[in-house]
Amino acid sequence: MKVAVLGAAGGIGQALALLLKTQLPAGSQLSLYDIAPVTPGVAVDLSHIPTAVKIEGFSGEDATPALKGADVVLISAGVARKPGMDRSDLFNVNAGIVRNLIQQVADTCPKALIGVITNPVNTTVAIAAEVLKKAGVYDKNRLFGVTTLDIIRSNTFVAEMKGKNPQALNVPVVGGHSGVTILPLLSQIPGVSFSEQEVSDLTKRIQNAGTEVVEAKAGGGSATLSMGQAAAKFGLALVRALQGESNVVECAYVEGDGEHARFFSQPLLLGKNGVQERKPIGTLSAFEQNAMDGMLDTLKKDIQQGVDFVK
Ligand SMILES: NC(=O)C1=CN([C@@H]2O[C@H](COP(=O)(O)OP(=O)(O)OC[C@H]3O[C@@H](n4cnc5c(N)ncnc54)[C@H](O)[C@@H]3O)[C@@H](O)[C@H]2O)C=CC1
Ligand SMILES: O=C([O-])CC(=O)C(=O)O
Repeated sequence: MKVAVLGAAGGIGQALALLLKTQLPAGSQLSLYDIAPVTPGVAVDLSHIPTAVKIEGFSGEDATPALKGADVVLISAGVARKPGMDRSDLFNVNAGIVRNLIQQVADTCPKALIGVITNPVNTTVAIAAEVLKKAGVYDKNRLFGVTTLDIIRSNTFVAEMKGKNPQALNVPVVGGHSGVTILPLLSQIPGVSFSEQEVSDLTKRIQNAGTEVVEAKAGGGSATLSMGQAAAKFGLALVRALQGESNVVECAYVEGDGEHARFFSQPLLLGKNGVQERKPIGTLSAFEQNAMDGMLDTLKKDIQQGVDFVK
């Protein structure tokens, strides 16, 4: 298995690379790419960790050497938020970065499973899909927006509130990855129940958790370490599925049947070709249905912005 990380010298990229170096199966290859000149050095640094994962690093304008033969590509290249910004404020810079990198993926490793971390995810995934389509290599089962951070945050916050073991929880989070489009399905956690006030408070905290970190870092960026953990969890799940493990299920933002929006995050059964099955999101509570109805216009606009950008 070869995993490529694009944006590997950044806050997320370095944390992700560290976790992959220590957790990828023996015999894997890890390839780091970033425009930052330090990237080959990051790879040398990580290469001293004694695991059977071969690592190489590339910098400059050309991602091709890192992408050659990649089975999984994780993209965290781009700028992060500062206080007062929305994720959509990142569009102007990050849209072009994602378009350019996805074009290189289309040229070099069109069959790879692609995880897009770069914000605004609701829009950058649509950009990626349109670029791949133009190149004639789009497969909707192989392109994912990485929303895992919303799930691990939900697990953490629910565990804190209810005195549970966070490792034993797996809260489904559906929709998109910003503000009201993030919808945790708190009614679907076995053995845990909430008051109406708790559901409202917890939902808001999960939707606002990115901003909680942005404000706490006070101009120093957004979530990097928790996102590194989330991206590693998702990337390793893709690798396990590619290697034939069964019952690998993760939520991610993918193109589906369009029931709610063209792209929508939902639980997915992963397999050797990416999405094997889109799992139903189940019965929503009245609160969740209301939140769903309230988010879809925003989500659809975010998606359209990405489609228009590539046109
Ligand atoms: N999906 C999610 O849940 C989350 C997404 N993010 C997003 O991830 C992105 C990265 O965040 P951080 O790592 O904190 O930012 P960072 O600024 O620490 O790192 C970004 C890296 O991208 C590199 N880069 C910029 N343009 C590039 C290009 N054209 N090709 C290759 N590399 C390029 C930079 O040199 C830098 O090393 C941001 O857009 C952020 O909003 C952040 C947290 C959660
Ligand atoms: O909030 C941000 O800008 C970064 C992000 O997506 C998150 O932490 O969920």
